[in-house]
Amino acid sequence: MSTYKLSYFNMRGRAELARYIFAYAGIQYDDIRIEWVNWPTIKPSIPFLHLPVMEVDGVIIHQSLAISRYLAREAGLVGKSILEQAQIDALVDSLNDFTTLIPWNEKDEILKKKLLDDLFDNEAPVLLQNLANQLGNKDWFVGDSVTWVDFYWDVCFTTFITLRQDFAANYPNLLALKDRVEAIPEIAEWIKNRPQTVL
Ligand SMILES: CCC(=O)N1CCc2c(cnn2-c2cccc(F)c2)C1
Repeated sequence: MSTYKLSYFNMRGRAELARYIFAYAGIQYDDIRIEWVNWPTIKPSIPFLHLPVMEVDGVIIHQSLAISRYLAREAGLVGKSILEQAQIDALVDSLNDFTTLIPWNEKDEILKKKLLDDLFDNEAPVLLQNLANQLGNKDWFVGDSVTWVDFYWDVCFTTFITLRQDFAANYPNLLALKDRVEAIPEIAEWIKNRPQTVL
């Protein structure tokens, strides 16, 4: 049995997708949450200087999507063919592209609001319409069972709705997918018990 340690800050952020997969698969892991005050001391020891990192049997994996893809493969959440894997990866990358446009670290609150308004007024509708088109009237984005991109949609929605209160309000199939993911017993249990953080 492998041993897993997941290190990130005390927030959902880029580690939450991995946490969903751990919960769904019932895999025990050490959910290490680094205090910001300790980060400067720890940072030099972290490969590529960014969190999250996952240690599996002593091997350190960096990059949140590489971590999540590894766990999704372990958990049987990567679809049933290499074509489905590519479809999943493309949707994950599109969601991730949007997260990288968010000015997470902007200190000027007026500028941050302007940037966020522009993002959610202009970029978000393009992303949402394309996601809604891909989902259509199916239960899951890819194939006939849940995959890790469905989890990522819920992870992203949970944070984006804190930034724009009506996020995805005009896309009932995407809202239904969020509810479907959060109704999975293992995911529901994690959401109920996880540390409550803003992001
Ligand atoms: C150290 C903090 C950091 O790198 N941030 C960038 C990414 C991020 C932050 C908060 N949520 N979040 C994120 C990521 C991916 C999906 C998503 F929905 C949300 C803050």
